[in-house]
Amino acid sequence: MEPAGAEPLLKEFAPKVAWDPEVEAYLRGALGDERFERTAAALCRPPRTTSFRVNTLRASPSEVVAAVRQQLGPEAAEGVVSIHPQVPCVVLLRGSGPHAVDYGAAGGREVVVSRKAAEAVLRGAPVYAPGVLAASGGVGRGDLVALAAALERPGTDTPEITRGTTLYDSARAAAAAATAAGSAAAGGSDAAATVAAAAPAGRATEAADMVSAEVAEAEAACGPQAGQAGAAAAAPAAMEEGNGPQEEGEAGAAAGADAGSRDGTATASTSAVARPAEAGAAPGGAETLSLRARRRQRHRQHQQQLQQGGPGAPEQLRHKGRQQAGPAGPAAAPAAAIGTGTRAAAGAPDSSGGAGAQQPLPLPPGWTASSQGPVPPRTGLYVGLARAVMGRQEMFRAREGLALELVQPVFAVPPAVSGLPPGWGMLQNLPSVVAALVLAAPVPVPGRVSEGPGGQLPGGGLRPGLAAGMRVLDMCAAPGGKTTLIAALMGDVGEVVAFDRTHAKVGEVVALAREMGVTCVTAQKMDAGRALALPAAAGRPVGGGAADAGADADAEEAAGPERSQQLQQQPGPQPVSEKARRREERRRANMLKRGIVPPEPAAAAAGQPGSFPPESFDALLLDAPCSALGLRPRLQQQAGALYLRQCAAAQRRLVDGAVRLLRPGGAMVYSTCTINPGENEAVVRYLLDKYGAAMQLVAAGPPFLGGPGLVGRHPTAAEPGVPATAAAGAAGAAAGGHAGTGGGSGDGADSGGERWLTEAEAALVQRFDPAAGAGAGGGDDVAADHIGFFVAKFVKTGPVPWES
Ligand SMILES: C[S@@+](CC[C@H](N)C(=O)[O-])C[C@H]1O[C@@H](n2cnc3c(N)ncnc32)[C@H](O)[C@@H]1O
Repeated sequence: MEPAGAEPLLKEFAPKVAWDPEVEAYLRGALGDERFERTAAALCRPPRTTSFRVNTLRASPSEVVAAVRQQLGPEAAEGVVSIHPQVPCVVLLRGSGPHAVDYGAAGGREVVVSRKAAEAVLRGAPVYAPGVLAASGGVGRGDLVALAAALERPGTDTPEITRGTTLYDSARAAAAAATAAGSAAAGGSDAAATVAAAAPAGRATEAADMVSAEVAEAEAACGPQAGQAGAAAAAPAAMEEGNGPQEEGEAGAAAGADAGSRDGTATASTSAVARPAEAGAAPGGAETLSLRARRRQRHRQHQQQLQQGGPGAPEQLRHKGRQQAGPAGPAAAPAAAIGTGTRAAAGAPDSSGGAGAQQPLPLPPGWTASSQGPVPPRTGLYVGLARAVMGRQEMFRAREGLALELVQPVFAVPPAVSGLPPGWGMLQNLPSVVAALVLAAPVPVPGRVSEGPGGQLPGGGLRPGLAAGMRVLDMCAAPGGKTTLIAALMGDVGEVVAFDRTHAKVGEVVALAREMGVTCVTAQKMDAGRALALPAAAGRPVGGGAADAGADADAEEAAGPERSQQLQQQPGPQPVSEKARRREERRRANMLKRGIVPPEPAAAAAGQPGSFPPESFDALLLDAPCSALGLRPRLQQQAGALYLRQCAAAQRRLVDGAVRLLRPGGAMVYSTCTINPGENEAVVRYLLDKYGAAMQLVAAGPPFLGGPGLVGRHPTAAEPGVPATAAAGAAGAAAGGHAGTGGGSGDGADSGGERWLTEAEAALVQRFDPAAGAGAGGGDDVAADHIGFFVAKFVKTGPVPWES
């Protein structure tokens, strides 16, 4: 029966993600308030365009388009699949959103998933068992549930939700209310009828299924009274997976609720508790009970106390992290019977069976009638409507497997391209593809000056950034998306040396290279900051120990005291014991077995084993580890000011090595997936200020798909990479400081502060703005809906001295 006034409970997706206050003030100062707001809103959403980079060694873009069309069917593919007009090796798959979702269809049942799982859901993924944190007590296979992210308090994961937490089950509560309403519902009150209609068929049976043998044992020991039979059976079911006292409060609510559903519809559960009742209460029985059973018993005693209005009863319900439902007693009875929401405590039910239970039951404040029953007020961050593939208990017991599949997504992402033959390409965000293409774009021959985008000079003077036969370094390569694209752009001829810092990550590069069928990639475990081998006479490696005092300080700041000690102890050649030699041999053999090229022992003479002498590479990509503040969607921004400083310091250290590893005439691309100017424009400024005599900024394109960089300086930040204080940031914003549009000095003059680019320099780099095509509040150009990204390109015009 459709209750009167029921309508879909549509909810818009409009999360308010909290930032670290210092970081927010800094970014507001950098971008200006309006751009910051748009950027922050865009970062909560996934890009609506998915890009598939075609591996042109194996397939052509039109073959990929044809295969995807065939997979989708001509109608579904219409307007969804296309080749990127400026980046022909990319096939675009368009999605849509955000769409309003009818959470009312879930009838109050919900599942809370981890933040990461919620972000994956927004990108169209289903939820696997490990991502489930909490679920309503009665969720069974096939049920529709509202999916929420564990993020109800901005800035922190909701502390009271841990894996296995039982959420309040409004279906049960409604059922209880229906029973409590009893004759009142029959009396014709609309509200009472709404509540009474809400008891979903089959819930009680499901509850009975959840009553375990242990529960029966507990019942036997404590001998439930007739009126509590249902409650006694249901409470443990709700607590089964619970974790501590706070669940007891909820269990109480569920218990009261289930009593109703049982009375109304079930026989199985009644018989489940009948046996113990027959057994009667054994006074000493509690001694033999399990801890869990004793908790349940205590809980039921509390319930009884409450029902009898016993002293101190309300305290029993005041559990940590819960809100009180309001005063107990007859006036609060309806709200108490129905409950006040997922994370609200149960109020004291009016158990007198008297006045309260006889009154018609209005919906409590904030509740909504839906076609499936009353729904509690929702405060969570909801990310879609899903169908449970597993029952509640299985979700928590299973270590793997599909737990929930999306029924109504907030964002419709294009279907997976999983049906394509292996090696035809990979999902890779467009700015990443652009970064590798930019490296390949022609660069001016050293000695000549580039003039504006394109770097074209009258009469030519250009040479390719990448070409077959070159030796190229990808300094931070895993999982290898750009490495394999670079290899393909070189026609798989030459050598692409790919560093990453763990064996596991190097393994990812090896695996991807295999899948893509490229053979010119040499993946190597290496701390890229220590990859530069110096002649023994030069002492410490430049890239690793940093070239000067400033960089040393940066490295120490980035790495902490332990690493700084290591830096000072950089060894020259060390005597090697027989045992160490054998261990090294085994390690190398193992690496070779896994397809990883071990560093050459001979090169270990100065610096890190496997390190390279200066000027070893014809081209170089530094896709730096960064704060990743451009990745989307992000439902929480955890980065703090110190972390941003550390990222920038580590990047400067990597730059110090990179400029030396590149040979004169070679091209270098520096890229990040962050919107933080401290890691983008400020790092470019650092490189130009320090190595400007040998490194020239050139146009980062074609293709040119991003916007210009930020000009001038941060209005308030005091030193490179250091965010402004909240107060200073607010002052800067109030003063209208918007360096991104020229609010700073724009001359790069050194009067302190975090300095960025000049107008001319800013025009050469590409800054991908996540708000550029994000819809709702930003632009609405689906094709321009990207992650935040930054690309700068340099050409080496002369040698960089060892000590500079
Ligand atoms: C932005 S990701 C690289 C993504 C990669 N370029 C791609 O397109 O697939 C940065 C990588 O740098 C690696 N990394 C971080 N610090 C490093 C270091 N000191 N040396 C080498 N790799 C490092 C991380 O492990 C991570 O895989």
